[in-house]
Amino acid sequence: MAYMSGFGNEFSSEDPRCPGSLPEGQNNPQVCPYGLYAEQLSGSAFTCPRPTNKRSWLYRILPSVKHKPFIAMSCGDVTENWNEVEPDPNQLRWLPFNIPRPTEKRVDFVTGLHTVCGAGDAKSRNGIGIHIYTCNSSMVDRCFNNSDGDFLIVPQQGEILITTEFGKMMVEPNEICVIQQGMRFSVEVFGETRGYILEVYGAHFELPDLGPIGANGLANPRDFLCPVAWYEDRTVSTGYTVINKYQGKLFACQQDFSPFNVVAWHGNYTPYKYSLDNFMVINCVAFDHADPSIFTVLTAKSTKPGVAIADFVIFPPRWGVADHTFRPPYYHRNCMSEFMGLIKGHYEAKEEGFQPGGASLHSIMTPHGPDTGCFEKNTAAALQPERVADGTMAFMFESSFSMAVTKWGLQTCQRLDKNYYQCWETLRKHFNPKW
Ligand SMILES: O=C(O)Cc1cc(O)ccc1O
Ligand SMILES: [Fe+2]
Repeated sequence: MAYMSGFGNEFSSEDPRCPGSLPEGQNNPQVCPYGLYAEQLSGSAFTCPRPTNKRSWLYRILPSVKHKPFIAMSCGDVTENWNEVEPDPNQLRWLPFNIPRPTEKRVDFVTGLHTVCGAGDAKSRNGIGIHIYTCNSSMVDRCFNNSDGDFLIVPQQGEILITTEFGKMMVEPNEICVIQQGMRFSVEVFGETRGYILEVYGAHFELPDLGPIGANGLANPRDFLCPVAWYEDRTVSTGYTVINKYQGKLFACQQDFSPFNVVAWHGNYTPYKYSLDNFMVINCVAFDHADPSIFTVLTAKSTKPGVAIADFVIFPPRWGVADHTFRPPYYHRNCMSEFMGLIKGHYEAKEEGFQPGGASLHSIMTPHGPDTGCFEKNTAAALQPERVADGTMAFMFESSFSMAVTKWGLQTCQRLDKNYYQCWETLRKHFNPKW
């Protein structure tokens, strides 16, 4: 599969079957090459300053506007109703979310979306949603687009082949992809498939500023990959369904052609993917535990300086070398919400109980930190240089929003670990007044 590299570049791409399909020197020729329609996809207000101005021009066989009216459809477990259940400030942990067996029922990426928690409002363009997808079947003659915000997709089990208006991307566990607001896509799967989605309304993901780190490091721009133009000229007489998430609800419309009919495109508003293996880890080489913001891959900034709507943070394999230091995460109460997931392996603060495909939520000011086993082991450990988190990948969606958990998250999914609090119950006093 071919990709172009770079983060937010001004890309241009033509399907090689139609050389010269991208108009030269202008966006709107009176007649486009090959008789294509020109269509702009705006990802920012027309008037945004240049650094945040995002749009792409798509040259397509038929424009997106040719479709029957949108009709409300079942939302399944997708919601933007943050008042379904009473607030719950407890530490929450979920066992791995169940994936439907294909022998029981066929579930595709859209039917398999479940909202776990979130806050804010798609209408006022400020907020977040966290979803789990569990599915076993490919989307057939249907695509999805999110009018509410951007999806950062974290596959945990099973690669997903995403066809977009910009081309195709294969995304495996330990890679992530971002499908930005309004981009149509369809997901093919190859077995039982699970992953996490961070949705943000009203901001796009960007690379964090590096400050004193300098010009290089963390996620480097050239490791982001974006698809190349690919089209199909396919009439679907039985009907092609475009599903639109709009103001938190799902709507479907019919058209009689594939929306993946973009022969050429150019612009800086594209889907993209990134392999977490490429993250250049920075860590403490003297003493003390640096805050996890050093592991930020992408951030969706709020309008308050330094405060994110949501950060995507990873805990990658690295060396632990800090002297006279308790090396694992510290005990913590935070003015931000911390939702964590595990792609593979173990998380250093919780060797057991937090499993791949599961999750945890430590809400605003909810105390959390290493379990008893982790504390006891690491206060006694000889502080040799050691590999930390080899073969593992945990991540965190950290948000300034105070998130509500949905009815699905607290009840329907039936994966809540009621005993989570017990991992700290065995912490004992070590206080010695005669020290
Ligand atoms: O709660 C967690 O496990 C995430 C986390 C990790 C870390 O190294 C420091 C602070 C923090 O919140
Ligand atoms: Fe934390």
